[in-house]
Amino acid sequence: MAVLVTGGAGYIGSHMVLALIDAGHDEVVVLDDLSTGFDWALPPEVTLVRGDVADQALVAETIRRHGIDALAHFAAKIVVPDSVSDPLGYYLANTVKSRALIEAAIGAGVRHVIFSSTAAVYGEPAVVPVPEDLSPNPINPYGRSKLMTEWMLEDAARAHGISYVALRYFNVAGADPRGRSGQSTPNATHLLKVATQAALGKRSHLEVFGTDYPTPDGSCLRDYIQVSDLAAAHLAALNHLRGGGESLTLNCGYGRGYSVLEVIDVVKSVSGVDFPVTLSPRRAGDPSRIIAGADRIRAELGWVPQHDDLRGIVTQALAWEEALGRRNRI
Ligand SMILES: NC(=O)c1ccc[n+]([C@@H]2O[C@H](COP(=O)([O-])OP(=O)(O)OC[C@H]3O[C@@H](n4cnc5c(N)ncnc54)[C@H](O)[C@@H]3O)[C@@H](O)[C@H]2O)c1
Ligand SMILES: O=c1ccn([C@@H]2O[C@H](COP(=O)(O)OP(=O)(O)O[C@H]3O[C@H](CO)[C@@H](O)[C@H](O)[C@H]3O)[C@@H](O)[C@H]2O)c(=O)[nH]1
Repeated sequence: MAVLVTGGAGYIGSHMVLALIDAGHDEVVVLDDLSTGFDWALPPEVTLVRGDVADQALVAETIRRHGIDALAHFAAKIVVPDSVSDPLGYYLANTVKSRALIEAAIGAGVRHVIFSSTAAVYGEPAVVPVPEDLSPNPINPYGRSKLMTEWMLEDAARAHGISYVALRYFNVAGADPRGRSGQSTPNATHLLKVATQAALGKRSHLEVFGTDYPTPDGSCLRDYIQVSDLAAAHLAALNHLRGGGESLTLNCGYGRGYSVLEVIDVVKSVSGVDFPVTLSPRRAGDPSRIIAGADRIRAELGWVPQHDDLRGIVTQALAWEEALGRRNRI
């Protein structure tokens, strides 16, 4: 039995690939168009098929050739403010292409799907930490594009007798503790990436988008989950599905929020660099606070996080950013 990882050359997908290899899965196939991913992020034993997830002939051929029973679907466009300026591009990438992929995968015999969903499906939740059974109410096209794919998957699974786990990631951060992968996207917009780059002098400063939110210090609250912990959740989901477990929708977070200003303080403290910070207006599409209700995934999958420590996450992110610089990569 083999696993197909779409978007496996990207930030989170490459950590899933490492987790599969570390756990002894000997056949891992990645489907990636390398639009934001990197072939060098993959270990040599992994098969990379370069192409688009919506290429149904390629998907079917890949699944049949490698005897794939399980699909982990990471490939997507992921930047919330970009989804506000380019909604149709996001619906195409995250909804329309996912539909094509799911259809081809089921047709070619895939039995299990793990889907990269997002906390953005909750929008601006009335309660935090937010439980999975709160009605989703996304406030940006990115969250809507992902919610539609959750719904497609749910309906298709029921109709075609497959099982799935939709994992709603909160804010993913950090790097492989062994230094094999990390967030490598050039011009990345994620807070921790920008902050580590500012600390290392790769950016002149960091802008705080909004200090007038209804939060304790006025900046947005997010729940930062370490990327290898997240990959481990996927492995647990895979075992659950292959063991005959039912379809699930689960939050992936630690259940604790940090404000943008708190994150900046931790990066300054760990790096020892007091980089310049400017206060700017709110960014389009940002909810003020989003924190995971984190109990269900532990109960359903027995997932126990190993890296729930913001200083440790920042230390990993800084080490990866330095390594990228040494390799002249970014
Ligand atoms: N980074 C986060 O904080 C976060 C939070 C919630 C959910 N997610 C979800 O996790 C998933 C992975 O995100 P990431 O941060 O690793 O992003 P990423 O951009 O690093 O990875 C995406 C990968 O998918 C590939 N890809 C994109 N479109 C493709 C297509 N049409 N066909 C084939 N390959 C394609 C890219 O080349 C890249 O390797 C996404 O689905 C994203 O929505 C991320
Ligand atoms: O230079 C920066 C970058 C970010 N922020 C703020 O930091 C917070 C976090 O932003 P960012 O790191 O860009 O992540 P989100 O917009 O919260 O989105 C991430 O987290 C979501 C889940 O919560 C995922 O769905 C998305 O894919 C992923 O990009 C937000 O308040 C931003 O306004 C800044 O103030 N300055």
